[in-house]
Amino acid sequence: MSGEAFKVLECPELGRYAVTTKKLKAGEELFEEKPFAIGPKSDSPPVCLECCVPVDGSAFGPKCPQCGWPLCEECVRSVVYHKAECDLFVKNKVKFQNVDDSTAGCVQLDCITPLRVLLAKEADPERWNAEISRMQDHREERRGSTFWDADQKNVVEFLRSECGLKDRCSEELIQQVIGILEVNAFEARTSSGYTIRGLYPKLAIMAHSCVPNVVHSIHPSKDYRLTARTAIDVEEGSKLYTTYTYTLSGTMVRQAALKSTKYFTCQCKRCLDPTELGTHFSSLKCQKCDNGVIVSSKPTDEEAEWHCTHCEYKLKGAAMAKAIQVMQAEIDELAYMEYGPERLESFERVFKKYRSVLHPLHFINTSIRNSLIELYGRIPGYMMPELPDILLERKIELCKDILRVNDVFEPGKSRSRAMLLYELHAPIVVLAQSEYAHGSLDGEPLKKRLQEAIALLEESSEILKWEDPTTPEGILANVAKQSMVQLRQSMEIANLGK
Ligand SMILES: C[S@@+](CC[C@H](N)C(=O)[O-])C[C@H]1O[C@@H](n2cnc3c(N)ncnc32)[C@H](O)[C@@H]1O
Repeated sequence: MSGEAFKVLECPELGRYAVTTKKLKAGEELFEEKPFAIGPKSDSPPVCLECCVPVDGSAFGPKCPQCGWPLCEECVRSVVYHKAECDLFVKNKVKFQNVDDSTAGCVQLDCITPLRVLLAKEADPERWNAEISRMQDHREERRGSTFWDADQKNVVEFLRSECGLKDRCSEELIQQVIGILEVNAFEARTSSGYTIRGLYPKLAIMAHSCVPNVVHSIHPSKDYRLTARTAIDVEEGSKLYTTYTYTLSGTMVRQAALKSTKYFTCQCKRCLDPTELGTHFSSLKCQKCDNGVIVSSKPTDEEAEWHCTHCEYKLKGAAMAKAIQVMQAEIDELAYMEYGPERLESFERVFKKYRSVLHPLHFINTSIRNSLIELYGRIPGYMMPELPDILLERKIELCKDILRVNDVFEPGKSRSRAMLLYELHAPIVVLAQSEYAHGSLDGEPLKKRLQEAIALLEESSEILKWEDPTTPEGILANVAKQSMVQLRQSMEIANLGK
């Protein structure tokens, strides 16, 4: 398979991968594709099998009138994604077992997405043969693991015996499909923001890098079609990289995720560099000397020693992992707090607490910053118009600090950059308005500030215009555009030009 802008090559280290056939500009469309199948992620709590909204999985929860599996009231009227499995469940009288705890993972749903892939294989054997059957499934690494055994019981045996697929699907085929999904599926979000997984065979050919040069958007309103684009300018003959992990996590965390679910050790330039490309995203401040930072001696090896760049201080890999785990657990706790002032103040407190321990751009600090910018301007007592100048400056600083690392790890036209630019424009405008009202900002400096905000909105909406208009990001694209028009009008009224 090849597209115009790239061709597919193969090597022992990466398997298949994509290389550009010409020089590409940032934002160029690489391809569009429809998913082979979409469905709930594994270990999903009870969700509607059509729109994937979480539902009550107890006897009182909404059910499909045909098969009795979870289906929300909205979706009862018409189903598309749930249709094929519904027919199978009805034919074989496969009942959903009600659950008491609707927040916990519901193993019965683990069979849904593999089943959809198996049924899509039967419905479209040509696409299966051309695009899916060759996908890496790492069956040999998975075989015999606890996950393999659980899948064998909850999915393979369930589909073959209860759902009557014994003559249609071998055990090996079902395990292949489970592996294909684990290694290749991408997270997608429904219009209402719930995460699901989708199998996109072209996107899945791209190798992984912790600094990707490809971005993609998934369109729930267009049957979850996906569009892939270059994030930055790419030279002819370059590998195209997407990312399989969360880029704003540290090397230790990314490596562990890649090893456990994708079965490889990432050797990208970021993973090999103890400073993570100069950001010190995983570094701690040395407590034994004034100037040193503690970095790993070999970031791709979780057991490798960490050392101070300035003094003799050393720390075992396991001790560093433990320290990070403790701090991370404290942050994770805060995420359960109600969305309000106490939550904001707690994040600020923890941020201060670890100031002397973590490097300023450490990923834990970055994740706290992300939580804080979400709160400043959006909760009672901290709404945008009531923020004092000092807190407006705080939000500006937080956004700029996240942008510093985001631009290194997700360079170019990334969705995360667009969202951050949008977040940044608001405190800049409100601070300018406040200073104007106090008489400390006027004329050319005021114009410059407003032009800065307009430029942020312009870039943000240019990137977000690729998003589905029904998603939060797509909606924000329009909001950013409207804010830009309003700002320009205000500048004209105030005789500040455009
Ligand atoms: C989504 S698939 C990519 C396509 C795959 N190479 C193929 O031939 O079907 C993910 C798998 O590709 C390989 N892979 C992708 N990126 C890699 C990288 N940066 N380093 C090593 N292996 C990689 C790993 O085996 C991984 O489990």
